[in-house]
Parts: sequence; structure tokens; C-alpha cells
Amino acid sequence: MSSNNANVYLKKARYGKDLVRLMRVYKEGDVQHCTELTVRLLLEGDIETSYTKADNSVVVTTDTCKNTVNILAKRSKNVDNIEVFGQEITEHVLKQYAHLSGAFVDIIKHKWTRLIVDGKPHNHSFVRDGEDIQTTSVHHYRAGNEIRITSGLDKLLVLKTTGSAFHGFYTDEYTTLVPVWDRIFSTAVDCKWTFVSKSAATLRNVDFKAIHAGVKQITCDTFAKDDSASVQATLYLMQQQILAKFPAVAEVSYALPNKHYVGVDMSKFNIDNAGKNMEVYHPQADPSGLITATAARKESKL
Ligand SMILES: O=c1[nH]c(=O)c2[nH]c(=O)[nH]c2[nH]1
Repeated sequence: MSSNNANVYLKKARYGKDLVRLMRVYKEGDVQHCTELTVRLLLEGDIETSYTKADNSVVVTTDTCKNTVNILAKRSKNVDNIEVFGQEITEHVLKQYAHLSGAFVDIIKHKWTRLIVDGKPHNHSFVRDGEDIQTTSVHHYRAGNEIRITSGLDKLLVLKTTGSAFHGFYTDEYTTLVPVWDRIFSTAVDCKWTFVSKSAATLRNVDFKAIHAGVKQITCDTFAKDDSASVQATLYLMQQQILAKFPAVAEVSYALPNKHYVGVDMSKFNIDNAGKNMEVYHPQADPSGLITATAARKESKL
């Protein structure tokens, strides 16, 4: 079927393979290491005619995208360093296919932590000790060789039973929320931080793993230690510390759901479960607050 509507043009197009799942094992004598990833590889470039003229000659197939991810995983020493592995994929794509102008890789790293057995790290056994994931997006444009890397940690579920208050908020005839000086604070941390550079070499040299570990540490330490006045204030405190500690990070964003726990009303039973005596809570499935913000420096330091 063909259609020729002069009023319509192809504004933007990107395609590739999603949900490419792989497990890479590195074997070092008796000790083995493993990394499990879910990868998306999308391509952009002179591909318009495949949409507008059914011209498949310009299509590097999505099947080839999957093969590329698997073959580069086999060749790479860096699969565990997902920001570097992502750059290896985008660089390969732009070198291999002259008609493509951009390559976009999203990687999720699933958690496998080495098991401790008889008090020692086991050579080849691992445990999923949490559903939190590590992520990266590598956006690589041929023009100017511009690379944007966004790293992230997501689904990091944390809770504190005190050290959190919320009062002094705006009130009007729609307000029913009661101010509190002590409450449970729980969130599933979604944090993303961005590096921008025109130099692939500079970006190869960033210690992505150390920054990831540092962001996680700052997030958890601040969550635990801050006498929180609100999710907003605690979130900004985390951002300030990350930007102060890691000059390579240009900006950092958080999306923090406020997972509400409400005290169960036991007044009908003449039981005091309110205020200082609140000990039984109902975890609310929904709705949740959602507090987001991006903090940035005025210029990237890379
Ligand atoms: O830390 C909070 N920030 C809010 O914006 C908010 N809104 C709300 O109902 N509870 C809370 N808690």
C-alpha cells in the first residue's frame, strides 16, 4: 500500500532491537564472574526511505542489532562496566554503517551478588539480593562525535521508621492532611546522572563504577541520616552532595515516590495507636506522592 499525502512528512525515526537479554561469564581459572544485562539498541540515520518508500536496502535489520550486541559482549572485556560497553556498541555501529548518524543504547544491569559460603566469597555462585537495578543510556551522534551518557540506579527500596516530618505546608479549604513531626518515610529511589563530552577518550576514562557506588552511598547515607523536613528537601541534599563529590557529573535527577504508611485507627477499640503511640501502620499501595527534581551545574566540567 502506498500513500502520498503532501502534508505529511517523516519527522523523526529510530528503530532497533529491544529486550536483548544476555548473561556474560568471565572465567579466571577457578573464579568466575557474571553480568546479566537487558539491552536496547536503536539506530538513526538515512533510513527515511524504508518508511516512506518501502526501501529495505537501508535497513540494518533489528536481528543484526541483536547479533551485534551478543558478538560485542563476547569480544568485550567491559560488559560489567555498562557505560563503557554501551560506548563500545555505539562506536561499532557508527564505524560499521556509514549511512547511520546516531546509535542509542539503553542497558539494564540485573543484580547478581557473589554468595558468601562458609564465610568466604564463593568462586561461582551468586544471589539476587535486591531488585534494584543499574542502568545506562548512551546517546552517540556521529556529528561532532557527541556522546551523552546517563547512568542510573532504579528500584532501590528504602524505608526509615522515624527521622522524617512534614508540617508547615500550604493549607486551604481543600487540605485535609494533618501535619506530623514523626512519620515513616519510604521510597523506591530512581536516580539518574549525566555526563556530556565531545571526547570519547575522556568518557572512556570516567570511573563509572566508582561514581555509581558513590551515588548509591550518598543516597542511602543521606536518606538515613537526614532529619527530613520533606522528601523535596532530602532529595536536594542528595543532589548537592553528588554534584560536589563528582565533578564529571553534569546533572543529577531523582524521582522519589513517597510510599505512604498510615497509622491504623484503633480508637474504636479504645487502643491508642496515634501520635507517639503509633506502632501499627497500613502500607498504602496507592496513591503515592511523586517528588522529582533535576539539579545541574551551569557548565559540564568534562
Ligand atoms: O515530603 C512530603 N512532600 C510533599 O509534597 C507531601 N505532600 C503530602 O501529602 N505529603 C508530603 N510529604
